[in-house]
Amino acid sequence: MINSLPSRKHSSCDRRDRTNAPMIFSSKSDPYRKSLARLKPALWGVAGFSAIVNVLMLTGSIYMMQVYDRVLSSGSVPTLVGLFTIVVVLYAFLGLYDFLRVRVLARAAVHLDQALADPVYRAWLRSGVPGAAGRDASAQPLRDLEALRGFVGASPMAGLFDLPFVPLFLAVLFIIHPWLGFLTVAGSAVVIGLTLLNQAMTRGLAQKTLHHDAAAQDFAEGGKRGAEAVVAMGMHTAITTRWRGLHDDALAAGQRTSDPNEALTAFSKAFRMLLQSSILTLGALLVLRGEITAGTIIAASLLSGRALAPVDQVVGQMRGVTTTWAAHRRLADFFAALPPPSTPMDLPTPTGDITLNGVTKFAPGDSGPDQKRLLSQVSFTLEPGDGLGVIGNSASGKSTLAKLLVGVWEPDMGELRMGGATRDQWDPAKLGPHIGYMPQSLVLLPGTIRDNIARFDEEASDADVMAAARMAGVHDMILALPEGYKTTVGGTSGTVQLSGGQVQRVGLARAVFGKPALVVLDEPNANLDTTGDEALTAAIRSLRAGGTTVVVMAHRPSAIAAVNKVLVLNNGQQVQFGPKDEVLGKVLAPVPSKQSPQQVASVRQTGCAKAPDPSALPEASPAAPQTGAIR
Ligand SMILES: Nc1ncnc2c1ncn2[C@@H]1O[C@H](COP(=O)(O)OP(=O)(O)OP(=O)(O)O)[C@@H](O)[C@H]1O
Repeated sequence: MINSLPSRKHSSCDRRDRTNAPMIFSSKSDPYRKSLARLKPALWGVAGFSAIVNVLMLTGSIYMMQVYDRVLSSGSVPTLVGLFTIVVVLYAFLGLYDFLRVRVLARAAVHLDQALADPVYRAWLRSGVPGAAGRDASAQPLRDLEALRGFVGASPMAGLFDLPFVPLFLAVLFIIHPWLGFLTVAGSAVVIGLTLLNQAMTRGLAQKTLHHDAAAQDFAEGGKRGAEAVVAMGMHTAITTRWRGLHDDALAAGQRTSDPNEALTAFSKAFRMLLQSSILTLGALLVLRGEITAGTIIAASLLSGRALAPVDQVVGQMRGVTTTWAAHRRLADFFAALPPPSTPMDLPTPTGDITLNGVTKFAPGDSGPDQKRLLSQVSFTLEPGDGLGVIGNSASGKSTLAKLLVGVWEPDMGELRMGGATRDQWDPAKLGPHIGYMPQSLVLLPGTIRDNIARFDEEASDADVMAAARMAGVHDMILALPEGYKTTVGGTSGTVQLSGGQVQRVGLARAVFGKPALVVLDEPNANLDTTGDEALTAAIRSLRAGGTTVVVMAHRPSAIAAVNKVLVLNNGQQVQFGPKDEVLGKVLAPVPSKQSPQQVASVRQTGCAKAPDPSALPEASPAAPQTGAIR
């Protein structure tokens, strides 16, 4: 017990939601800014290489002028050979420095990813929690990091580094002849203007396309997840028709976006070719007027091409540039809003005493005065070793309570303490091993059965894994599998397809692994047979005997056979809480005419009941069952 810890007071009006309340900390210290700052030396290196590469790119033009004006007029082969030798050496260096800058950029992209991948992946994982605030937004950082890494490590980034050297080529053109400089500047202005026009015309359309794409993708994935029902009930045609509609909308939106884009791209491509020819024409005119030499025409054409190339490249990749910039802004905001790295006290191992005081949870994403309350003013206390059965009709808030108890959700009002401390006083990584959770929709992760039971802890001992499996009564079943504990399950790589009941029992083993202080089981026996039920009851008894607090959300009465307390929920409200006999007595007492004394006695002993007629239950028991349950 750590009751002596100073408690953080929350008034009942103190609505707090960790995921909704970004805490900004010094922008200079957030990991994103730090990682960008660490890239600076590499980027300076790339800028240096780019300077060398761009100067060396003058080679072709100068060589042309020399060949036309010096070699052709003198007819000197040794001069040609000498010049060519110099050109070979210069191009070799150009290739080397170009390779070096691309390589540095590729490494920088990988380092950026390595530095940021962990928090970004955690945010992505968290986006899988139902009702997580900003669920879609949370999935975004992973995509944004991919976009940023792809951009930094690819050629458009090198194009950006070439941009500052465009004036170098223009300056040389102006030196050769101002008209050539002006023509190239005017051409570049038209290319840039066309790009901006393209951007302005397609911005809104691009957003709509993304939206339609996401809807089609979402439906396609949902259909795949529900494939069994689709196949069994012959829903292929209806599902395909619905998907086809969404897909066609996405295609049409994509087409509307790309139409102006394609027209402008084609036009600007033709325009750039025209510009090259215009330079040659202007050059020829200037030669005829005796203002430049013939060799200069080719050199000027090469130079204007060189001046336009980075503009072309950046302009051609404008969508990528703007997308990456938006990704950068979102990542900067995401990391700035991360809670500062906390240094929680190294609290002693938590015990299973749980206190809820006025705990209220609103529907995630709801706001305003009509916020839906999933759970309202729930208060109770559990001692280590207590077993609590939570019963109530569908949608009464049982799973919501489970999520709050294990920390998947945070209460919006009231407080929840474990071992005397509120959850925010714990380091989540240290608290996690002391909590066992079996969610209602249980999914085993891709890996071996051992990995799943050991929660992917590579240092877990075989003895602990087997102890958990034995407690869940699943050890023999696992040994009977082709590769025993090493059998791979989950995902698409699993070699064995476990039955629903087997999955549930492996999930139970995972929940009890390491004998946590608190174990929360949400509908743990939904798929269990009698043997599984018995194993579950034995596991709950054994956990409680070892001081673990066990909370079981139950529809089927056998799940709460081994508990000593019962909480009845109805429509998010706490209806009853207390010793099992007392609560079940209150819920079941006023039915003498419909239920025999033997039935009531049986319920009190085992928690298992034949359903009383709901119509016979008192109004004070709104959670009364409709079928086959205890309430
Ligand atoms: N992610 C969510 N966002 C918004 N509302 C939710 C969310 N999850 C659950 N709810 C709502 O919360 C209420 C309680 O749901 P909950 O799953 O806690 O009930 P339950 O008692 O466990 O039901 P069941 O016995 O059918 O599993 C329901 O009205 C449900 O629609």
